[in-house]
Amino acid sequence: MHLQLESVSAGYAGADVIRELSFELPRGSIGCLLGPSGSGKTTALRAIAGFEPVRSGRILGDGRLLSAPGWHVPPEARAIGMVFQDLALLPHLDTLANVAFGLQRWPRRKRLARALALLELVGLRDHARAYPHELSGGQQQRVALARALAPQPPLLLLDEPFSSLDAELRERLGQELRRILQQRGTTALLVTHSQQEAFAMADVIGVIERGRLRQWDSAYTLYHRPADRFVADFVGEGALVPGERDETGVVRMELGRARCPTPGRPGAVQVLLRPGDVTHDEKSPVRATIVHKAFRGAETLYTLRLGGGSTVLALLPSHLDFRVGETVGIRLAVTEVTAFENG
Ligand SMILES: Nc1ncnc2c1ncn2[C@@H]1O[C@H](COP(=O)(O)OP(=O)(O)OP(=O)(O)O)[C@@H](O)[C@H]1O
Repeated sequence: MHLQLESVSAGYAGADVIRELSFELPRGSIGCLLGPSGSGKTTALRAIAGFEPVRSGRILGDGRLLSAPGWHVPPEARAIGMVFQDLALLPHLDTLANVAFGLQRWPRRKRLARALALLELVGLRDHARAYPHELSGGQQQRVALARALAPQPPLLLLDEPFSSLDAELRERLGQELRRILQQRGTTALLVTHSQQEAFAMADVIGVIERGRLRQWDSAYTLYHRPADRFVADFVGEGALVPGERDETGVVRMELGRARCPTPGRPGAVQVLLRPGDVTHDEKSPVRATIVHKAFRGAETLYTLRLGGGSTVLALLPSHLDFRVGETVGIRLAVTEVTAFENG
């Protein structure tokens, strides 16, 4: 389904919880809403699913009007599949029957074969006869996912679908789900707190803050070219350092010069440097003192203080193993940076 939101506002009794939300998700693509707790992500999904009316704007699926003020297609008539955190499994049905539940109109043999195939996919074929109360939280989430996928909905909405899973299973299931969705050309919109999950799953990510969409872009663009300081801060680690932009778009910093691809006025700026933008180089004239280190396995994240007082982060191979207090040579590893105007 090609999903379109046009300036949608929705909320509960008092104030709007989502405000003028606009984005478009082409058929077969996977989108993700990322934002702090309470920013309105679940409310956005509920409005798309048809559980909340919209107060202004329009929601369209394949060009068909689903929601507008005074217009509301009921949830069951929207052909949208859902995996919601609070959408409980049917307690009196076993796992297999739960997954087959949405396939009532299918012939019995086909229905069971499909439910079993989906249980296989989520790694629960051995639990086909177990009841929901006999499953762990993570297993229940996997059953809910299989149940939502079974009828092959043209649009699938997923609210924190992997929150009860451990990191390894989360990654495996995420990759598997992405493959299935792409194979079938299913459009999906996912809500998550986890940036890693968003990066791994989504073609396009929307960052929401207090009900407003700050940016709707690819993971790369969000991370390296955030539209504002909120997105820069929310998506990934980094540091802002002072710089001076000239009229040609070149920015000078204590660490060196780089080009700023987005247009902006000349003058004092704050430059965003991600941990991968700074590298170790003993030949570099720029020296910095290590004030903190965090071992991450293959890499170590160093916090370094420059002579001028600003602080940067650098993600370096962990075998280098510098000591806190040590002074090392560093340089920019990139030729282009994102800068924000002061103020
Ligand atoms: N049924 C409801 N009635 C009244 N207010 C609600 C209701 N559901 C949510 N809210 C309020 O709307 C705001 C947004 O909630 P929502 O669940 O959409 O945020 P979220 O971004 O999904 O948060 P989280 O990541 O914590 O799940 C919150 O301030 C919440 O208190």
